[in-house]
Amino acid sequence: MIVTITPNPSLDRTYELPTLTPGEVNRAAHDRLDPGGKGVNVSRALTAAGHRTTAVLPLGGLSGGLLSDLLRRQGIDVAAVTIAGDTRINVSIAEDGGGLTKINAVGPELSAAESAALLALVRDTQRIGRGTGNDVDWLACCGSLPRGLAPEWYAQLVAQVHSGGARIALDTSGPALLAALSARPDVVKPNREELAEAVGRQVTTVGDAVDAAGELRKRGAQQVLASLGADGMLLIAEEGSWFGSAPVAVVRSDVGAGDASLAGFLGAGGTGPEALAAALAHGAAAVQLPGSVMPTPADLDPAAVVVTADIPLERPLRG
Ligand SMILES: O=P(O)(O)OC[C@@]1(O)O[C@H](CO)[C@@H](O)[C@@H]1O
Repeated sequence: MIVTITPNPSLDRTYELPTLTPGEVNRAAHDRLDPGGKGVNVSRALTAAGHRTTAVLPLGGLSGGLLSDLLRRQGIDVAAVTIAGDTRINVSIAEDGGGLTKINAVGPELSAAESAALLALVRDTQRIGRGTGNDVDWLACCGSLPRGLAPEWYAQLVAQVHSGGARIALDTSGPALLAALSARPDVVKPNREELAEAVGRQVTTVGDAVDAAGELRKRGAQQVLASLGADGMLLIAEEGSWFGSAPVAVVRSDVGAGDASLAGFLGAGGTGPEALAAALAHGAAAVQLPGSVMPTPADLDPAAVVVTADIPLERPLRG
């Protein structure tokens, strides 16, 4: 089974409207509330695809209670540390035609005891599964670190999870990503901006992304699954390198699309071109759904996915 950990989860409130007019009262045509946070979304997508998963997370306040209820209603197994602070609420404003404005709250500050309790809960979840048919194959740790957790927190987690015998997928950015690389995560999943930030130079072509991913591998990442938005995804690993794309006619909301991709990748084994194709199919399906709704197998169109080892290095990236 696949365990996810989201140290800074959220309730995601989405407002859909034709056009956002800043500085005025805008009235939404539709609104929705989804459980959020990157690891939470990975668990939602895995559950939608019929995989066993547990979402480990800190929860606090009324918002934390609501997040827990929403997850249980969606049939997601939750293992939570109760914290003193309030779980954050993030807001997305989705305009017709694909424009998206997102405001992510900073979230609660975790105490040293709460931070240690979270690491202990991951260890227990991994230990309890062992030998019961629920062995943890992968642990996906995703999203920003809340205040109170040092940038090295993910590095500590990678070492702990490896010593318990599971593989680890890491989707984070900035100092937390850089600090975790030397602990040799099995896969990291940066987007184009995160790749550029990590290597300290611009990424304007597919070839630039390949070079940046190669640098992350040199610094310790075993595989790099890089999402390049509408241009596709790259998988750079010891066994080989592949590029893939999955064209989408109309983007409705790309919130959580990267999380859906990671779920597709891990659900398909977490290595090789078939897993990359599954990641692309999940990401393409997710952007066509409202808010951060995660795709079910019926939403996927695997025939639209193209994966090749012949990487178009010179191709410029859009946007
Ligand atoms: O602030 P972070 O942790 O970087 O990102 C949080 C978040 O934007 O990521 C998910 C989409 O990937 C949303 O559910 C959530 O609101």
